[in-house]
Amino acid sequence: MDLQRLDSYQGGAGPDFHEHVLHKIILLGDSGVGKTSLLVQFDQGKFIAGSFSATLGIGFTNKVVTVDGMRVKLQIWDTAGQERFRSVTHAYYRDAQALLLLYDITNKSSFDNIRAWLTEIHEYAQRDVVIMLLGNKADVSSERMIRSEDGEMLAREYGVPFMETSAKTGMNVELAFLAIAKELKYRAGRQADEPSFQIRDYVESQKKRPSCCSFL
Ligand SMILES: Nc1nc2c(ncn2[C@@H]2O[C@H](COP(=O)(O)OP(=O)(O)OP(=O)(O)O)[C@@H](O)[C@H]2O)c(=O)[nH]1
Repeated sequence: MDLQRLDSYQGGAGPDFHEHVLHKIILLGDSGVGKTSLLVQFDQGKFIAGSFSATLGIGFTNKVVTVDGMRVKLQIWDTAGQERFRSVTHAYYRDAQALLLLYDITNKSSFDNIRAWLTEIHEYAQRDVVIMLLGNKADVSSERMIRSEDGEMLAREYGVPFMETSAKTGMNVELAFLAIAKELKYRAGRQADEPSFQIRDYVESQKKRPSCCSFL
């Protein structure tokens, strides 16, 4: 999908609006893991099977979400997973505050390539960038190649939060973006009376698990 849109702002600035802060989030992962579909599900609440051609280059969607009663502005960049666009997308890593790194639970090589993605991230992104690992297509249980536990283990090894998502059913999609927004809001300016926020604990307490097949 060729994205260059600014059409998702919902409402204008209010007194509780973090208007000076724009949090930049980048979606990464192999071609076909569902980055565009995940973003469209989050932005528009819909999934259209097989509807997107491979993303060419990079593009963004702006979205305002409400976190703890405060509106937070997100700029979500969808990148092409194809190798030939890699050098283009590297240039965007540097000023990202968060990266959502996806694999496809039905595609083993997309999971095996996560380590290579993390190496690239460490090379090109800021040291304190928030990273979240997502195992997408959790609705396709019959073709599952990667156990949920394997995703958990890899995430634990790298100290990042993890959940399985489905851009098709919407499972955990909003949670993934809201957990990131919460963390970024917290980092941007913690209020005096605000308790500290631990994104991994938050994700563990909130995430839904697919109803079957985690024993595979
Ligand atoms: N069943 C199912 N299919 C999905 C899901 N997410 C994406 N798909 C399908 O997987 C295919 C690839 O999805 P895209 O969203 O285009 O993947 P992408 O990661 O953006 O791909 P690139 O743009 O090439 O990097 C499409 O046919 C989608 O309909 C999901 O959660 N469940």
